[in-house]
Amino acid sequence: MTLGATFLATVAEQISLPWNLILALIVYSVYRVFHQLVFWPYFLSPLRFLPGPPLRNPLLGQFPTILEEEAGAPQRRWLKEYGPVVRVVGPVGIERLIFIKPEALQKILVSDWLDFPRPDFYRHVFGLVAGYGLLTVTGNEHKMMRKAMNSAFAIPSLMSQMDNCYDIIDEYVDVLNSQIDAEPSGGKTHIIHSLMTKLTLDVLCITAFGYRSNNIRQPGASLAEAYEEILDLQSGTNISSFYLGVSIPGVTKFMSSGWAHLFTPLFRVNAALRRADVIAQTTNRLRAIAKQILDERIAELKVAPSDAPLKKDLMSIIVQSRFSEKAEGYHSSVDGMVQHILTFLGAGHDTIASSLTWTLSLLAKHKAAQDKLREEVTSLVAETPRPDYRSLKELPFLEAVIMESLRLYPPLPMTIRKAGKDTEVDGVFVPKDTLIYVPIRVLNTWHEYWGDDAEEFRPERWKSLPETYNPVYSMFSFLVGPHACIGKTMAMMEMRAVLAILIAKFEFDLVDPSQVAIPRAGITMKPTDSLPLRITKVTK
Ligand code: HEM
Repeated sequence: MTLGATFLATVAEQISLPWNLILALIVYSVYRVFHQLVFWPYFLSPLRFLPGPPLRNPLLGQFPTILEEEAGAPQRRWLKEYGPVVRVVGPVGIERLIFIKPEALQKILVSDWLDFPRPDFYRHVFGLVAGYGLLTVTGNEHKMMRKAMNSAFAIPSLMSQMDNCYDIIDEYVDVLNSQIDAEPSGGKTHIIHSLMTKLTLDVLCITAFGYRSNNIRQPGASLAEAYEEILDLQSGTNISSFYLGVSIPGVTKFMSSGWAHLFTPLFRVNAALRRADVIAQTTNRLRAIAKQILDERIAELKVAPSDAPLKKDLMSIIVQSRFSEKAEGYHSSVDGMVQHILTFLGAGHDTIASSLTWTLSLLAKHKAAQDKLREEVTSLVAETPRPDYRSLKELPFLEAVIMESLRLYPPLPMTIRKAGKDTEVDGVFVPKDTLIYVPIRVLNTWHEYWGDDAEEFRPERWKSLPETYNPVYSMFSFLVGPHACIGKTMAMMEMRAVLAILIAKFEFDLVDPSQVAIPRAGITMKPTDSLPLRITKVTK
């Protein structure tokens, strides 16, 4: 008897199972592994005849290519090389399809959206960072929740928050001015992504929740740092272990519950578990802050007269969804309210921070565009230090710069759906559970829509769009359909205000002229070096 067989016989004896049953289990497990990694993707899958890149590596598929290159770059290459439907095999033999034609995307995201939900692992990635709310629900629950939240994102409701937004922007201007004054060189270098994360969180906390998060003045224990830590775990090379972790059933629910926090001493004994420690600690911190925000608002509600009219700001809508008898249709649990706060905190700041980071990076690189923008915003800001919604929207170059930056660097470079049943898309049979990659960044830079200079920063293109421009499918940064971004108007409004004031008051330069910011693949797209920029005061 070989050593292995002796070992199996001993195990079988110990747990009083016939050893040939154990052997059968082992053989079956080995078969399952081979089936998933080799037999299925190479010989059995009905999708195996579709065009696409070679499998590359049986264990990881094309995943290393996706991580090594710029976000969206491999998918753009594959679509160009193999045509409008591409099959890509990812980790552990899991296949995904990429569609580029408008009719295919229309079916997946708009007309048949209920048949193409967000896949579980993706919902859990969102759920861990941004709570189990609007970003993770689907079907009827989604419809009711979205309807209840919509009014908080209507223009009048957002306009009523503009002063609060400017209070924060002015605070950042003061801080930057004093930091620059303290530098003998007359300029201060900032990691722009970190600065923008703090700024957007401070704006969101006050405008959406009436809560002062004070990230710029309280370094160390800040909300911004908790987000930076957890978001860092799901980008670049960390993303593979992050996805692997969240794919284990129950892990994300456990990690985002208060319980995981109690296990942190255990997580610290092993280097492989350190990430779990970071997640448990940061999600716990985020939940505590969300709960604090909620308790403050509930206390306010209790002292308000019962016949007071319903408020339309986001936080009031969330609280009303639990307590008010006047709230229609959608009712939330207490934990549901915490999850909503986490959703809007997560989805509402990181995306805008990413977009502002890329915009300032582009303006630092393209100084002529920065000067042109300064010329446009300076006269308005000199006349009205806090320009209103309409005057900002009417600045054509500001609008063009923001759109061009969102086009080239969409904060979410892609999203994922899965086929909820056997179906057909663009003439191709799509079996139930097949993953579908929605190529946001590829569409935004697709030569057939934008022409040969599609990958260049040229804000002027927004003055006269090419005839091939498709108003829905050429610019996909906020997605389309029932799951399209609910915060689009809020985001645009905030970006216009922040950029108008910052560009009127400060000049942004690359620290090193050869600096190249490479977008890291991840849920939201960040520059690999977090982008240090030198900030000086505008003197003219
Ligand atoms: C530049 C800024 C932003 C960009 C580019 C952006 C982009 C997107 C995209 C692409 C989606 C679809 C995700 C998917 O279905 O997989 C989405 C959904 C969503 N966004 Fe945004 N977003 C931005 C800002 C905001 C803001 C400010 C908020 C709220 C405060 C927000 C809240 C949400 C929510 C709740 C959803 C889920 C909508 C649903 O499923 O009904 N986003 N966003």
